[in-house]
Amino acid sequence: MSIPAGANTRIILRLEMNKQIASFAQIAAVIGESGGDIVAIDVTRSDQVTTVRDITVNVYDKKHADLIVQAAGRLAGVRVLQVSDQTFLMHIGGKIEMTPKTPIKNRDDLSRVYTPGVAQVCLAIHEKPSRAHSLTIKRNTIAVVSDGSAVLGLGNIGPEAAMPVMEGKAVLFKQFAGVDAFPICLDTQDTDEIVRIVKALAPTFGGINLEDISAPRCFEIERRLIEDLDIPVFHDDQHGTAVVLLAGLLNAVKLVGKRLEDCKVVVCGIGAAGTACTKILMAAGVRNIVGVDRNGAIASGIPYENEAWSWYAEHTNPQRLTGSLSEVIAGADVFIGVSGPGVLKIDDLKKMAQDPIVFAMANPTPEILPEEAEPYVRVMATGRSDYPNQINNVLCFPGIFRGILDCRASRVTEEMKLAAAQAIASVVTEEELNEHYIIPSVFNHSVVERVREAVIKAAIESGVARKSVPANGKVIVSL
Ligand SMILES: NC(=O)c1ccc[n+]([C@@H]2O[C@H](COP(=O)([O-])OP(=O)(O)OC[C@H]3O[C@@H](n4cnc5c(N)ncnc54)[C@H](O)[C@@H]3O)[C@@H](O)[C@H]2O)c1
Ligand SMILES: O=C(O)C[C@H](O)C(=O)O
Ligand SMILES: [Mg+2]
Repeated sequence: MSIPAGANTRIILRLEMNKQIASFAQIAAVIGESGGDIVAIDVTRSDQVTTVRDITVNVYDKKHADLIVQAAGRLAGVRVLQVSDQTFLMHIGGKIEMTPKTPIKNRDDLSRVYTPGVAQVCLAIHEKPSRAHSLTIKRNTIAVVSDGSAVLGLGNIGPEAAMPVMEGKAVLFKQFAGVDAFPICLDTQDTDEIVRIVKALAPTFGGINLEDISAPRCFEIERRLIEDLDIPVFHDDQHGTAVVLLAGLLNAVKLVGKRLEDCKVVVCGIGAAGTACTKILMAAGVRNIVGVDRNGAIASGIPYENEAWSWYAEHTNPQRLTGSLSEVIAGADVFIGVSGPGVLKIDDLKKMAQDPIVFAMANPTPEILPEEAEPYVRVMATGRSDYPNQINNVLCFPGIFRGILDCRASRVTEEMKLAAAQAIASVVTEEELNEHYIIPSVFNHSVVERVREAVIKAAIESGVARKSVPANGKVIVSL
């Protein structure tokens, strides 16, 4: 039996032991000799002949776990019934649930929450539909919508398999920003159908967060929804990623003493994230950006079927570099990876300019692992929670939607995104800034607060805010 893949350090072995043949002492010895650390033991069933025990063991990684499972399974009188890890256990039955705000204790409550009282509220909204923003969950609820076509860097794994990521985003929205989010995974990858479905769902929600929809379909889906809906639509893999990338890069260039305008930036993976990262970098003043995808550098003069790449070729790569990543990375100050695992090699790092900045942001496995890259780079970041410098859109989406919902913004403007990036970067002070701390942790409460405030201010300045915003009990803006 093999354990499910995952970056976990704790597994639970369910072992059935024939008491006449095997003893727990033998099992403990075998696990110990294999380097496992037993941290808990539970007896789940016992009769005259057999005992079933759940043994919780700390292990280094999946390979180590497999070794321990095999060693235990080889013991005479021992059967491995099941191997689970903590990550899987956290997912049993999903990660979120719906809880009523008002308990219904008697008939009177029932008649207000439900028929007949509720009818008055329905009619009030019918009379003035904008009342839905105050009288329904629309006020604080967004939809996290995916079609499962570009789930992390795992690719097109479909809607059911995408759900754990979408549920995870919903957990983060709630925990970090108090935003209620519904994960919605659609069993279609047809652009027209996705647009039609999301439009039909929109009355329930105060905003739409598109997630893990592959390029180039994601561009058209987002554009059409923005045009047709009066609530904000935000493709997280494009704009959330771009915002956090810019925040990290602003601090990284400050640290190494370079100016964004002078940097050569290589972006690898010109899909949803790569295109948006490029656009925000251009808006921030970067002039020399070279995009690389599976067939090498994207350059003008090469015909592309993908319209987004034709645009890209015309607006980037001023020197019209062609060739592979290994070729065009020569002299680059910054590498941004939003492609897939293991794309960047140590030899590539050696060709970069002095003080290389490497943001290997593919999830869950980056373009190069920090332990390999670190000797050759000045600043290293990944999208993961288990290394320093986590450049992940989780630093953006909770705060940006908190701000959007609080000022009831009709859409998300470029100014709001740039303001969010600067707000995130500003959380790291000059004194704190160092190679391992260019970007704040998502657990730093200032992140959501600052992003929210910056987004509301920018929304008001852009003319898209539709509501006065109370801050610390005071109304800071009256519209
Ligand atoms: N850290 C973050 O916050 C963050 C946010 C969004 C996306 N990502 C990661 O970025 C990656 C791409 O996500 P996306 O939403 O843009 O997906 P996407 O499917 O829209 O785009 C991926 C692009 O990468 C290209 N690509 C794949 N393998 C490549 C390789 N070996 N060499 C060059 N190009 C390659 C594909 O051809 C495609 O154009 C994923 O790994 C995802 O997890 C990270
Ligand atoms: O889900 C994440 O961790 C970030 C991002 O949205 C991704 O698709 O990789
Ligand atoms: Mg994503």
